[in-house]
Amino acid sequence: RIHHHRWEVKYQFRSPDCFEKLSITINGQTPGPTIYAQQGDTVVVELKNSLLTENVAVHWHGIRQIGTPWSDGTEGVTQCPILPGDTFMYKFVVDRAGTYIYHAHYGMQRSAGLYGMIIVSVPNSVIEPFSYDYDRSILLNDWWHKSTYEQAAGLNSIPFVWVGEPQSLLINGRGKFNCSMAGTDQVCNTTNPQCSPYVLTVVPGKTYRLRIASISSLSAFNFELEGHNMTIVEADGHYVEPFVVKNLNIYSGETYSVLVKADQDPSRNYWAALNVVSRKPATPTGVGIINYYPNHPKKSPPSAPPTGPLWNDTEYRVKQSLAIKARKGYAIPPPPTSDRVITLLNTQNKINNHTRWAVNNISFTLPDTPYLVALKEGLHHAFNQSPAPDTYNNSDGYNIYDAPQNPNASYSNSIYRIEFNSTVDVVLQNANMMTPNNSETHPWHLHGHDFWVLGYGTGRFDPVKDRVKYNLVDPIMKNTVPLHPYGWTALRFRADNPGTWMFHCHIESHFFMGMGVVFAEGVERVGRLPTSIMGCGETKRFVRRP
Ligand SMILES: O=C1O[C@H]([C@@H](O)CO)C(O)=C1O
Repeated sequence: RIHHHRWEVKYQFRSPDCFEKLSITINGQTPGPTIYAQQGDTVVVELKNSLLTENVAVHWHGIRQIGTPWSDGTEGVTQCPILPGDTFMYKFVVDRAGTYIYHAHYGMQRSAGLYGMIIVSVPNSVIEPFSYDYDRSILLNDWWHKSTYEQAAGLNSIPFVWVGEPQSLLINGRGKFNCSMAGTDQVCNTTNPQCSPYVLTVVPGKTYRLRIASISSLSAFNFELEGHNMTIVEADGHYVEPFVVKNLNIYSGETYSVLVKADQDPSRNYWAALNVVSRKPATPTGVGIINYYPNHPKKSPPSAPPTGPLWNDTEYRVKQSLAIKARKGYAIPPPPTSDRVITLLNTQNKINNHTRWAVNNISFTLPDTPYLVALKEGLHHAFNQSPAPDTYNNSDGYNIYDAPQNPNASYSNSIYRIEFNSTVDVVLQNANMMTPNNSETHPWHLHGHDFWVLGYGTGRFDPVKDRVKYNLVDPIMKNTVPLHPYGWTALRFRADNPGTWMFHCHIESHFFMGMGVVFAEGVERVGRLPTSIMGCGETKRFVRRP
């Protein structure tokens, strides 16, 4: 089956947290419409850019784009941006059931509201390994009142202006800002229906599959349904060996399915509570309502919303990460060994007094010519041809608990060329930032693949002692994984998808500040590129102009 969608992307005034802000909408909505499809279906999105003065590109997060690397929607990597007034056609197969996301992948547009969910159901002949009565989706986000332009300009300025903590946390695009804190020239109205809280109405005794996704720009979240346990059953489109949690830690770019039974006292309602973890919270708890039918959906729960675990309890979060394993009978064993190990040290650095993030001391910049076209057409001047480094300087002596020993990084758009069909291990290594005693959580997202999560640990990765502890039995496969403070995360993937693929921190400002790399594999096997992805940089000559 083919699902055809026509989307118009444009700026509109929206008040998701009661505070009016210029937001990017799809057909008038933010979050955008949910895409529903069945495994094996084709999704076509004809996207018209009506932003007037701004380019756009949309990434289909978690969809591997097998055979369609040009539809990955990553500006500078797989396509030129879509110009104002232009219509671009994304066409891809959703080849695996599960919960996915889509979002802008140009500048910092994601933070302006351009995102939504993709729900792929199993084929009719397949029965899932768990059952439930109803299926609901919940998209979590953090929200700022400053425009993304102001944010981006601040990040690029000397002195550096950080985006700061969000003003609100949104559950399915709804939050509540305290309007008494808004300026007199600002529009903020707590009775605006756009910011009435999200209500999940439940029938007592029934079981709900909640598909929970985080598209946050910065925050790591803890999500809790007051008084209700959740059983985690899916992560990033893969079945999880079920386990019960009181609350779910979820990082930007991750998706989960949890089963929740409406088994509490039905005479009242309960809170759905969204709290910031890993960074010191400065944003009120985001709340929604679990409404036990037939109570009034607006009946306020009699208790205070859950405040979540301690924000700096890293151990609690690492423990939950470690508990996520592939479901018995569904585990796809990883190749027992790898052909190449790439160790990526994550540091905050300075370049010419700009604050940047770097990976092995290289701060990523996007080329003007998309890598996919440059590699396929042999445009060697389009980007730095020297290979990006497989490890960092002094990798067996670097003190990850100190501020970077060499605070100066350099800009580069060099990439990793990966041998087609080889197996690659990536060891993400966290470290102290430029300020003492601080290391943040970075959710790393890989385009075009799922990887096996082989392990998490604390401190500097030890290739001898830590590698033997890898889980090669039942590792979960994911496309986004947290790198915990002062920790390491090891993953393995098969480079079996011809194309050029971003691997980056999913924190919007961190990616904007250079925290990412590109893997290229088997580009010579990629079919004929559509000219619709061309037109910028050195690809202008491939597009016939009238
Ligand atoms: O990149 C970042 O900058 C700030 C801080 O380090 C400087 O203001 C922060 O928390 C980041 O994640």
